[in-house]
Amino acid sequence: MGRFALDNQVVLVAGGSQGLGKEFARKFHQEGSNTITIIVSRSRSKLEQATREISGEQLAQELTGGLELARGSNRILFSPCDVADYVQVERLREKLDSSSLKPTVVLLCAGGSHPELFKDLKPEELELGVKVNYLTCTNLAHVAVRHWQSAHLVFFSSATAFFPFIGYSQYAPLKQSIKALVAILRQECSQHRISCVYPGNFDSEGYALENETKPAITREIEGPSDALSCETCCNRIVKQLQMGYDDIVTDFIGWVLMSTDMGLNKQNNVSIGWPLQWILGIVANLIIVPVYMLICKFQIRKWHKSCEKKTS
Ligand SMILES: NC(=O)C1=CN([C@@H]2O[C@H](COP(=O)(O)OP(=O)(O)OC[C@H]3O[C@@H](n4cnc5c(N)ncnc54)[C@H](OP(=O)(O)O)[C@@H]3O)[C@@H](O)[C@H]2O)C=CC1
Ligand SMILES: CCCCCCCCCCCCCCCC(=O)[C@@H](N)CO
Repeated sequence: MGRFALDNQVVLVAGGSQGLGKEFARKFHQEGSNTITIIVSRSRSKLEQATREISGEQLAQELTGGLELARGSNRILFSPCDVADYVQVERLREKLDSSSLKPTVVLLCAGGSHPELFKDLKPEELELGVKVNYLTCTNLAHVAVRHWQSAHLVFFSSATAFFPFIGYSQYAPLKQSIKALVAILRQECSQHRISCVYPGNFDSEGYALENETKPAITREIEGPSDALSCETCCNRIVKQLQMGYDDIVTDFIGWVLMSTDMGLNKQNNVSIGWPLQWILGIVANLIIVPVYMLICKFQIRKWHKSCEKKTS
């Protein structure tokens, strides 16, 4: 299972065309050695652009079947693939196979939210929430555990998996599902290292987009999670992975939220200061959480009232 390293890896980044996924690709490509990075997402143009930006080369190299790659230096390749479609993931796996590439690290970073009240969401947006946030994970994880023995899987959930709240109905339930999937895979697939990141806000393309529809109350509740830069967020995650942690948060409020949700999740996985989290969690669940939830309820009630006033 070994230590997390940027060197001598074959890294597959789902959702690597922008935001945090792209930041990870950059990190592996620029700081690793003898590492091959493959970024994957739906949009060819975004992938080409990201590959050119990271490699500094004029031409972006696509992963094709039967590719011959000389090892020794770092390479970055792209491959368009809708990871929510199993057939496309299988095709990606075949291309990797026929180029003799077996991923050693798989970053399941595809995802995104469209915050809005449940009643205002369109049916397509509901469906996209499930596909982009959950199906991408099950599909890629399934192919990985079947074909890439001992690959390190890194899932990207969200702090909303510990505390789902108003505005995130299209998103938080799927991020909670990732957490459940991770717990089960840790029991079933013991030859794989399985990490799960629960980020707070960070400033990506996706974050800018979600802020366009985010209700004021959602913004208010998530206030304690100031948006980090992608770079800071990525560095914090890499550091924790290197220290051997497998349940990872990116800010203090994320750490507090995780503490309220330790229970049956703590088996062989570890997080920073987990004994302290455990004790804090007990105290918080007894005293702080009920008070906070009461405050939260009033906050939400006030917001509903102010909306009613606006429409009448
Ligand atoms: N930003 C934030 O504040 C937070 C984000 N997160 C999570 O962290 C992860 C990264 O977030 P962030 O960098 O903001 O995301 P972005 O929205 O900026 O980027 C998402 C990436 O996923 C790709 N993607 C989306 N759907 C698919 C698909 N079906 N198949 C393949 N690729 C896909 C996109 O590319 P393309 O469009 O080309 O497919 C893009 O590269 C996500 O899982 C997100 O939910 C968690 C907590 C906070
Ligand atoms: C003990 C009780 C304390 C309670 C404090 C509550 C504070 C809540 C902060 C929640 C932060 C959630 C960030 C979500 C980011 C995300 O996933 C989106 N940006 C989607 O991309």
